[in-house]
Amino acid sequence: MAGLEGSGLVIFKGDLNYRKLTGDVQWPAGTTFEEAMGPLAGKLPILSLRTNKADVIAGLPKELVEKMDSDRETNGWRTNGRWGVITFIPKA
Ligand SMILES: O=P(O)(O)OC[C@@]1(O)O[C@H](CO)[C@@H](O)[C@@H]1O
Repeated sequence: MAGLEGSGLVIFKGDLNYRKLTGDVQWPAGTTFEEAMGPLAGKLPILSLRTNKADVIAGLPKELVEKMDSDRETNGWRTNGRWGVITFIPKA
């Protein structure tokens, strides 16, 4: 993080970086991105661009995650690379 403190925007690209940002944990549906990030949340303005390739997901409404997990049409949405998430966490 050294050297990034004054940044206007820090962009994280990719599934692996998303997993690093969120601890690579299978969070309960409805977990906020800030909760998943832990102490880094609010320290920098962060934009995360990610194509979903792993089970970990955070920052989406609980109802949406549960619907995506259970609907046949979205089967595999967490891992099949056909869905993505864009997340912005401002500096506090
Ligand atoms: O975001 P991208 O470029 O599609 O995926 C980045 C990546 O490092 O994340 C995955 C591991 O989580 C790898 O399969 C893949 O190479």
